[in-house]
Amino acid sequence: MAAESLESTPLTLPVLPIDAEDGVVLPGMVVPLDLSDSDVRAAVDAAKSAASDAPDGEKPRVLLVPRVEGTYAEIGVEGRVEQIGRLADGDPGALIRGLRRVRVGTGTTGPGAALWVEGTPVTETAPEPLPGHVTELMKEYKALITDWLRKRGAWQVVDRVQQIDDVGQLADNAGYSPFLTTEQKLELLETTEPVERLKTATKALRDHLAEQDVAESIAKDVQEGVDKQQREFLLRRQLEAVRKELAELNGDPEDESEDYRARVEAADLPEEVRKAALKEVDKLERSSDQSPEGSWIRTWLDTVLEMPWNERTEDAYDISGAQAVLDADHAGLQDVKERITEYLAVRKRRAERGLGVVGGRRGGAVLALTGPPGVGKTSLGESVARAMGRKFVRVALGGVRDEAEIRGHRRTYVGAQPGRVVRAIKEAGSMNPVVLLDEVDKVGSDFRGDPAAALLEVLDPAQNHTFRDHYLEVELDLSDVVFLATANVLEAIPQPLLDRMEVVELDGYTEHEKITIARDHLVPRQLERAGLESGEVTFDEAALRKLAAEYTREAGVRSLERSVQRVLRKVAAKHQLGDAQLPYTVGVDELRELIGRPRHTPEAAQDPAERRTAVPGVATGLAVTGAGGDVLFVEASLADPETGASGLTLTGQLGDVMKESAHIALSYLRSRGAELELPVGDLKERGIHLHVPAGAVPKDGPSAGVTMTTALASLLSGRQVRPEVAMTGEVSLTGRVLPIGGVKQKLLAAHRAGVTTVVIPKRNEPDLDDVPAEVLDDLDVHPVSDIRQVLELALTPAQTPAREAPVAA
Ligand SMILES: Nc1ncnc2c1ncn2[C@@H]1O[C@H](COP(=O)(O)OP(=O)(O)OP(=O)(O)O)[C@@H](O)[C@H]1O
Repeated sequence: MAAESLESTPLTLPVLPIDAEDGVVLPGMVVPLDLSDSDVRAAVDAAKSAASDAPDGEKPRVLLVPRVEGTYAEIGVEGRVEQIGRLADGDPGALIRGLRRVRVGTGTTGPGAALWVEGTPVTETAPEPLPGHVTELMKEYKALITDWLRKRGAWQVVDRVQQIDDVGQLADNAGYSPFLTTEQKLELLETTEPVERLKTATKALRDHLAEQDVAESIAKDVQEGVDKQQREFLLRRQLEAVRKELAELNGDPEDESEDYRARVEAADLPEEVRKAALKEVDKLERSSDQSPEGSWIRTWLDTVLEMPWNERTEDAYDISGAQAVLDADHAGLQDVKERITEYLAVRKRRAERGLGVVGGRRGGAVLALTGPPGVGKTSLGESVARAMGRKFVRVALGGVRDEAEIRGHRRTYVGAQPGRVVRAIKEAGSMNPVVLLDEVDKVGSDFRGDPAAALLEVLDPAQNHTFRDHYLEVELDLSDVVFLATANVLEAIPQPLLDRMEVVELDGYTEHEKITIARDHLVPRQLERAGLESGEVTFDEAALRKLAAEYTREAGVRSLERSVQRVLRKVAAKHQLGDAQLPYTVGVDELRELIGRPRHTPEAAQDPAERRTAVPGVATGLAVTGAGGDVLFVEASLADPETGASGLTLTGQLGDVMKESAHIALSYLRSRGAELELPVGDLKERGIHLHVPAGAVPKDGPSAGVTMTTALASLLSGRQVRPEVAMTGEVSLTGRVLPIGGVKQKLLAAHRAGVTTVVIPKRNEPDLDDVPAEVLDDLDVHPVSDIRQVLELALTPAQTPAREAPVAA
C-alpha cells in the first residue's frame, strides 16, 4: 500500500514570504528570521495580533511560503513563532519552527500589513506497518547521512537523525543539508507523498556523496602527481650532478656510456637482438632526457648489453674425469654419484651425435636431488658444473609465488626487471651454465600466477630454445643450459614439474659416513677458513664420532660442519692467547672444554628415571620430517573420570591422516583390547588424550599408527614401553600392520638416536636393501604384520614395578 496524503480543515494565516535562494524551510526545521525585514515583521506582527485574540494563549503562527523570482510556491509550511529576541548580529529576530505542509489557497483579510491567505494543511499518512523497501530506504538514508555527518564531525546530529522513525520527517530532515540546491529543496517541499520524498532526498544525498568521492580522489591524485613530479625533478638533478662528478673523476668529460647506439653497434649481438636493441635506441634518441620512458629504455639496454649472448664455455670432460671430480668433492654417496655420472654420459653421447638433450622416458632432462638439508645437494650441483667445466649459478626458489619472478615483469611495470632465469644467465656470464634450481618444492602459486608453470616452460626441451622473458622480450635459447633441481620433500614438488625430473634421493648419512666426511672434507675446508695449516689441528676419531652423535642430530652434515668450525675457532683463539700449542689434537675430553656439553644424549643411555618412556603411555615412533628422519614420542593419558572430557583429544601439530590414525588406534583397542587382556573399560568411560610433542613437525601420514596404538596399550596395561624400541607402521582396524614410506630415513634416525630395536611393517622388508649395512648391523629390526607382535616386542613384561623396568640391551 502506498503512502497517501489527505487534505483537512482550512486555516487562515499571514504569509511570510522567503526568497527561495535564501533557503527553503521544511517542516521540523527551526530557523531564525530577521525582523528588520519588512515582510517578516509584517507577518510576525500580524500573527501576534491574531494570537492575542486566541483564547488559549497559543503561540503566533505564520505561513512560510517560498518565493521564486517573485511568484509564490503552491505549498508552504505552517510556522510557529517560538521566540522573539536578538539575532547573532544584534538585529531583532524571530525563531520560527516549521510544523507541517500547507497548500496555499486564496487570499483573504486579516490584521496588520501582512498578506493573509487561506490554506489547507496536508496530512501525511505513511503505510502501517512500513513495507520492507521503505524501511530499507530509511536505513540507507540514515547510513548515508551518518557517514556524511561523521566526516564533518557533527556527532550530536547523528543521534538525532538515527532516532527519527517517521518517513516524511526523515525526508524533511534533508532540509538542513547545505549541499542541496534550491530546486532540490523546493522539490522536497512540494513532494507531499512521504515515501516519494524520502526517495528524492536519498537520491540527492547519494549523488552528492559520489560526487564528493570523485572530487576527493581527484584532489588526491593531483596532490600526489605534484609530489612525484617534484621528487623526480629533484632526484634527476641530483643524478645529473652525481654523473657529472663521476665523469670528471674518471677523466672523461663526455659521458660515453650514454652513447647507446655506438655500444649496440659495437656489441656482438645476435641479429634479432640487435634489431630490437636498435629500435629501442631510436626511441631513446627521440624521447627527452627527463622522460621516465628514457630511463626504462636505458635500463633495458644495459641489461641486453650485459647478457652473455655469444659466450659459452667449451664442455671439457670425459666421464672418468667427471667421476674423479665428483669423488674428490664428496665422500660416500656412491649410488648418487653413479646416477650423476650416467646422466653426464648420456648427455655427452647425445651431444656428440648431434641429438638434443631430451632425456629418457620421463623427460628426465632435469636431475632433481632430493633429501634433507645439509646432505650435499647444493654442493653436488657445484661439482657437476666443475666436472663438466661449466659455470655454476644457483637460483633460490624458496618462497617464490610470483610468476614474474621466473618470467620477468613487463617493462611498463614500475621497477621491472628480468626473471630469475635471465638474471642467472647474466650472472653466469655464459649461455650454457649449470643452473641449480634450489628448493623447487617451495615454490607456491597464488593470484600472481603460477611460477611452477613458468618453470615448466624453462625446463621443457620442446619450448626452452625460444624462451621469452617478459622483460627482455627477445628470445633466449636455454636448450644448452644444464638444469638441476633440489628439494627437501619430494611430495611437495608440483606434479607437472616432477614429471620432467629424474629424481635422485639422498636420505642422509650414517654416523660412520659423517665421520669420514668430516675427516676428509669438513675439517680440511674449515681449517683453511680458520687460517690454519693442514695438520695444525687434528680431530681424533672418537671426537668426530661424539660431534656427529651427541653434539648434533641431523640427517645431513650442516651442523656437524658448524661444530667443527666452532671447535677450530676456539682452538685458534686459544693459540693466539698462548693457551694452546700447535699442532693440537682434539679428543673427546677437549670437546667439552672447547664447546661445552653435548646436546643430544640417546634416550636409552639416559638415567632410567629421566627417560621419556619411564612412564606407561609413552611410545617411541619414527617419522620423516622436512629435515629427514626423526624419532618422535607419542604420549597418551586418560582423563579424570570425574572432571575430564570424554572422547578423544589430540594435540601436537597433527595432520588429518595422523588424526585418523589416532581414531583407528582407539577403535582397534576398544574392539580387540579385551583379547589382549587390556582393561578396555577405561577407554569407554574416560576421555583419552594423545599428544605428539612438537620437536620437529612430522610429515602427515599414517605411519604413527603403531606408535599410537602402543602408547595407548601401554597406558591401559600400566606396562612401560621399552626405551630402546622404536617403531613405525600403519595400523588397520583389525590390527594388521601396513607398509609405510621412508624406511631408510627412519632407520638412519633410529640409529642416530641410539635406538637398538626397530619394528617395521613386514611388507617394508625389501626396503632394508637400501639401508647401509653398518646401520643394519647395529639395529635389531623386526618386520611384523600384526599389532600384537608390536606390543609383545615393545612393552615391558607385566607385573614389573614401573620404575625398575629392566633395560634390555
Ligand atoms: N658427501 C659429502 N662429502 C663432502 N661434503 C659434504 C657431503 N655432503 C655434504 N657435504 C658438505 O655439507 C655442507 C652442506 O651441504 P649442502 O649445502 O650442499 O647441503 P644441501 O643438501 O644443499 O642443503 P639444503 O637443502 O639446506 O640446501 C656443504 O659444505 C657440503 O660440501
